[in-house]
Amino acid sequence: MTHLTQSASWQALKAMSADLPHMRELFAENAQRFEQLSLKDCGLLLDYSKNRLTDAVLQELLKLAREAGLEQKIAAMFAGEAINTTEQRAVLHTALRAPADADIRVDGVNVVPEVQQTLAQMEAFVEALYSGQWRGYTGKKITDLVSIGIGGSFLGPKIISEALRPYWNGKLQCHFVANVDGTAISEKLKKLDPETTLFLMSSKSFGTQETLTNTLSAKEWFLAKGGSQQDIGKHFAAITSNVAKATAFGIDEDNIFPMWDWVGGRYSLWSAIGLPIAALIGMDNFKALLAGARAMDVHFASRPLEQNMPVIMGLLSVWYNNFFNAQSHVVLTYDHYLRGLPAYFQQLDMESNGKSATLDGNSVDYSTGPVIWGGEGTNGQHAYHQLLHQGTALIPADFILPLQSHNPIGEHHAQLASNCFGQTQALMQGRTFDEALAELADSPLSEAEKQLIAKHKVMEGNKPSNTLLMDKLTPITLGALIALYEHRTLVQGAIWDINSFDQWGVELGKTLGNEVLSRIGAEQNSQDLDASSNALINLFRQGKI
Ligand SMILES: O=P(O)(O)OC[C@H]1O[C@H](O)[C@H](O)[C@@H](O)[C@@H]1O
Repeated sequence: MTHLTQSASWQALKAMSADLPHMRELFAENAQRFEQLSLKDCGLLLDYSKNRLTDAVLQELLKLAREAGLEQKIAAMFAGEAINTTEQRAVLHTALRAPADADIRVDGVNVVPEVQQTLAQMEAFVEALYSGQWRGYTGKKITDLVSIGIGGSFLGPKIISEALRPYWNGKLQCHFVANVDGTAISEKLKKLDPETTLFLMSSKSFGTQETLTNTLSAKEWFLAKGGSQQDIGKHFAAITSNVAKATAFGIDEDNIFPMWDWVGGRYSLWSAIGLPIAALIGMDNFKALLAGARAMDVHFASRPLEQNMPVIMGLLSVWYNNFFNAQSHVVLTYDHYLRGLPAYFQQLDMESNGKSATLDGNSVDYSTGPVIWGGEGTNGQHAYHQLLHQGTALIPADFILPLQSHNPIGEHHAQLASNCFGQTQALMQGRTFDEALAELADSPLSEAEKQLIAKHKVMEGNKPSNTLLMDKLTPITLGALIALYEHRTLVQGAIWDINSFDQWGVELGKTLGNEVLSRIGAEQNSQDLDASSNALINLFRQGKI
């Protein structure tokens, strides 16, 4: 057994989980439950009252966190210690949004001046594009950016810029290409003019196959459409920590924005990887996004654990995951602009906490990161919410809703909000057999039929949810929201004693993919792998089944 599962607080939580009142009762006996179990800061309100939580459980979860050294781990991250132990790296996305006069050291060097310098470089670049000081090879202004990147070098810029669509200033169009499927880039290029298009190659490592291949194809397209080798500098820029590889690829050194090994890909939207966001919403709004995240950093670093939003959300996730066998967690955004967030949180959380070795290399004997999924409300209510209400799996939910809409037409927003609140209520209270039967009182069914239908209408309820509110979706509130989930991820990882900042599983996929590629292009059929892999490779070589 690991230290974690042997600990007194783990055992106490296990016992408590088997003997908890229904949430209906918890609400009935305490009119102050919302006031007591909600937090407000950084432009966000977290209502966590609709959880299977009593004061005793909360105290025990906090004890578990303290025993796991959560407070020290939070401090270690902010201080730039190498908490990514398997790669010996600091984890400092927080430095990307730190105040300009902060002093955050990695190997004795303050990294903040370099961060600020890069922000200035981004600002100058965006301004040059806007003003037309930067022009394409025929002298025309750049109208379209194509961001080429994958994973963290794609999801953050794409989803966050979509979320901030009301703030687009219309000065540039931005397109995103991630997948190596040739269709992705071909479909984009069809609509673009090489004279007015600039490609932003986003790759921390400058070694990701998909991004390299797509950039190469973009370059070939540019050259085939009239651009020349000397014009590449006007149409290609890169964001990478590997300057040598980028220049070898043909990108001008002046057009390279730096990245650092202390920023993980899935935490990188705050760096120059966020250039597409900055280009769409302008630098002032990009800085507001950073400021929102910084506010959440301050909250996370300074609030006591019991008043700390990422801590509370992280502990609740541990509670359901480890003591109620909740294998997934659903994120439901009641805002059309936020519809991409579940996919963003999916990478953030699943790549971070999809681990099964403890920091000292032992196997965990408890479950770690849940499957993160979700979508846009109310759409999901007419689809998968059925399983949330009456399925056999327990799936804790986060509901996210801005109180004011960017498009306040008619009764739309009131209807959206009432659906959101109605869902959390239904999940919590459910419907008893007697209530279901009473609803059928006026129906023409026989008594036996009513009894049968009522059994199918029973909903156990007691399904947990958090509700996150903000006044309005702005760069500031969005920055705080994203940082909240980043820190929640660290909290879970700290309790589970895993490294939330490496991704060896993904790395293996990359290596094996390259090996298969060499077999596909080899002279001979593949023979020395397992029978299935050989057969699939050879069928592909043949081009037909
Ligand atoms: O930015 P790059 O080096 O091209 O990496 C892109 C992506 O590659 C991998 O799949 C990693 O697991 C991701 O975290 C990363 O964001």
